[in-house]
Amino acid sequence: MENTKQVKLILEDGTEIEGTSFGAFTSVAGEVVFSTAMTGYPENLTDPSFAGQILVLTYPMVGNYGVPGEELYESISKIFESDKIHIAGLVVNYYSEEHSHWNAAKSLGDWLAEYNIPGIFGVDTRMLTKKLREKGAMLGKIVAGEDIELHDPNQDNLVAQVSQPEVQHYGSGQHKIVLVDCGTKTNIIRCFLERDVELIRVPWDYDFTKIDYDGLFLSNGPGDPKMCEATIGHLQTALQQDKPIFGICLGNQLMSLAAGADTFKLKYGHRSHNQPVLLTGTKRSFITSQNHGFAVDTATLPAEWTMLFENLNDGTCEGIKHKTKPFFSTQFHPEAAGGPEDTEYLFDDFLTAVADYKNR
Ligand SMILES: NC(=O)CC[C@H](N)C(=O)O
Repeated sequence: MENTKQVKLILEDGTEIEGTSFGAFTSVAGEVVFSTAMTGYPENLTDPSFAGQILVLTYPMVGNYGVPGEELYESISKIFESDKIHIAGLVVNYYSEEHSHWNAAKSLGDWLAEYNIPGIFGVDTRMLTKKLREKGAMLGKIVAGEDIELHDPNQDNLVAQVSQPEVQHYGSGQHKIVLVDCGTKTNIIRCFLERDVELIRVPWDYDFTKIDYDGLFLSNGPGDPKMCEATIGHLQTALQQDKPIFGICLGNQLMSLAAGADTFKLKYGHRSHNQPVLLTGTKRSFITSQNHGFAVDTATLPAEWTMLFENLNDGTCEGIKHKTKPFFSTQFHPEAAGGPEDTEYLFDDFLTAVADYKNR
């Protein structure tokens, strides 16, 4: 083995776990969260919603299928969920240095090193996850040689760090959709471009109310939704109008905050590809892809709003909708990547609402 340097994972409760370094040999601090997804590390690691987080993967063997090479679709990545790795650090049980996949171009360790992201393996991730479930998500650090201070990323405006600063245009379909980029996953863009859409991607704090759009989309993104005051302000103006609005994950939280509801931090979040949700008022459930640490407090939803989906594990709000206007959002990820695609139909529902609005 080329790199057998020892590193430590240290949690804010004093837990110290020794492991072996892979990826970059560097120290990093962040919020330690776990995902029980069994596949999809190329997608997860490039999801901007993980910014500031040290990710623990509970699947016991990681790296065995390597990392694909980059390919472009329009001007965005065809494979990854953004143009870089966003996690702060990676924690796994067994890191497979050998990889084999028809599409692999490099190893997970080399890919992490390329972006200067540290990994630690040889960690009892089952014990660690039980601890995070009992005590809740904790701050932590991977210490490689030099010790560093703990740091709470939820105090930072992470959205401002990951949102692209330029307005960008994609596609030439008939529905003009503004995508508010709070750290959007590229599969959201791909899902729109597979449909009849002209997409205008704007930065998180851009005054999109000045654009003559047909529909408004609010992306996923990292950190505490209450940090996005500028987006919430612009959204409040959009909510006064009747043009369709759709939001995903952070977008659901921003829609709720703009509507006057409150959000709170979950004990340890929902991060996996098998989260069951119920379509409220029906017996229809879906298995969904999720990655969030905050949630909407259903009890605070104003009277004109209702819960659209409910998490069947813990009863928390998985989406909201306006009772009379075409505004809805989900806490889970209908675009998947990774995870099940069963709720991708919500993009069609949104574009149907857009077409109906234009034909009214
Ligand atoms: N994937 C997301 O958009 C996450 C939203 C928010 N940052 C949370 O953790 O709850």
